[in-house]
Amino acid sequence: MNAAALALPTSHQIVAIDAALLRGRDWRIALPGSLEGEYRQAIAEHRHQQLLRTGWLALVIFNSFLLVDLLMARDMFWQSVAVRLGLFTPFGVGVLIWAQRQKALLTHRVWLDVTDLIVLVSGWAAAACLAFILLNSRDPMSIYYHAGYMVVILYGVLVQPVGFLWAVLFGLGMLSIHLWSAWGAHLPLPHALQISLFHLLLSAVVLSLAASYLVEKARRRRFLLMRRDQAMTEQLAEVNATLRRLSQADVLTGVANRRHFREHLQQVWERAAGENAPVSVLMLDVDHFKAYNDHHGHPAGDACLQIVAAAVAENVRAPIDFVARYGGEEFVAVLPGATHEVALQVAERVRQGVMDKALPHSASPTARVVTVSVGVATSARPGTDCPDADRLVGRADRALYEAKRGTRNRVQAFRDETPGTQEPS
Ligand SMILES: Nc1nc2c(ncn2[C@@H]2O[C@H](COP(=O)(O)OP(=O)(O)OP(=O)(O)O)[C@@H](O)[C@H]2O)c(=O)[nH]1
Repeated sequence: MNAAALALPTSHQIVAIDAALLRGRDWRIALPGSLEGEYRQAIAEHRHQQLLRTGWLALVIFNSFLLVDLLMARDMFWQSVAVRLGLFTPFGVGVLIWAQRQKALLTHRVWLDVTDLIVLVSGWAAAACLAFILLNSRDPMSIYYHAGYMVVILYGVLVQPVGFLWAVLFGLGMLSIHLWSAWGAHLPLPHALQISLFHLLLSAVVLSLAASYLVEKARRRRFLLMRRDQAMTEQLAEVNATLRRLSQADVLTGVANRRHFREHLQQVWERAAGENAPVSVLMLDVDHFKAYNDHHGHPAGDACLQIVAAAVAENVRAPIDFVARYGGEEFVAVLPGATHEVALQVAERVRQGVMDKALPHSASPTARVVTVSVGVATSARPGTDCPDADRLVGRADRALYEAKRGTRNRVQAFRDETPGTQEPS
């Protein structure tokens, strides 16, 4: 067995993932190389689902603040109704319905950032509605209502799984909107309240960003571990397939080995018996091969066997027919569905194909080149005219024996009445 073919290939992917897992201990968030794109693609569907699920909830909560508007900015209540129900809600509903219908687009790798952009713009728009109320209200309670931005910060940074850098942008935008509405408010905020509110919102942004960062790091790590498992499984499947191929192949000639031939023939036989279809077997033997070895040397003998195997494989119907090395200088071919006449034609083609290779055989008493003798046996109705696959191989073998007894370099069909070739009962 070829040891090199058995060696585990070093998977670039696993190496890259291991490096990324190690690197995951530093503060950087982006994954190296193509892993970043793969990660974003992998979570695209989750992000899309999350946008829809929490988007509707956020819209309901946003409008529930009409109650707070009534309590803390009573003079702006009807404007609030207009802004919340007449402006933002149709916008939000439109965006959510569009996102629902555009799943394929929003989960396509080129458009992945659009989901983040939707969250960003919607969050800023919601905050702008509050800013409008706070800028214009003369209600003394409204100065405390600036803390309302907290809810939007929680939604945009924590509830939505937007990328960390988008979350940073979102948080900075929220602080800017707050500062704008605090400085421009009709009712000026007391200095102490201004500082306290800013401190409160800044702390909320920083802490929720820290949580967002940790969650995203953990999500990325989980993705890497999952990809690693996948890559390992794929690699294992590849190695298994290679092992299977190697265990089925003849090392010298590359055609199937005898064990694989047995398994394959049994399958073909059972299928043919079920379908009442014919099966033929060819048995081939290189003529005067001992003399060839003795004259040309064993390495030349090996090369000769490789050429003969190739000639056989070239002259049967790939991939329907099956060629195997039966042992030594003997080969066998299984021809599913081939009638006796077809099998004889194929056998003749194979015999001629070996001769056409024109391998000089100066030690042969029967030809100047390497030749083969071929025995052919067919079961027209497997299970009826021949009890089992082994018996069919035995018949092909006896036909080969008969070919060898003659002039060699010929095709011989199995004949039960041939003297000395009767089957054991
Ligand atoms: N080079 C080489 N020779 C092999 C291999 N396997 C079997 N042989 C040789 O094949 C020869 C088969 O010789 P025999 O069975 O006497 O048959 P033959 O000389 O071909 O004579 P006929 O079959 O009667 O034409 C033996 O000398 C084996 O050593 C192999 O893998 N490589």
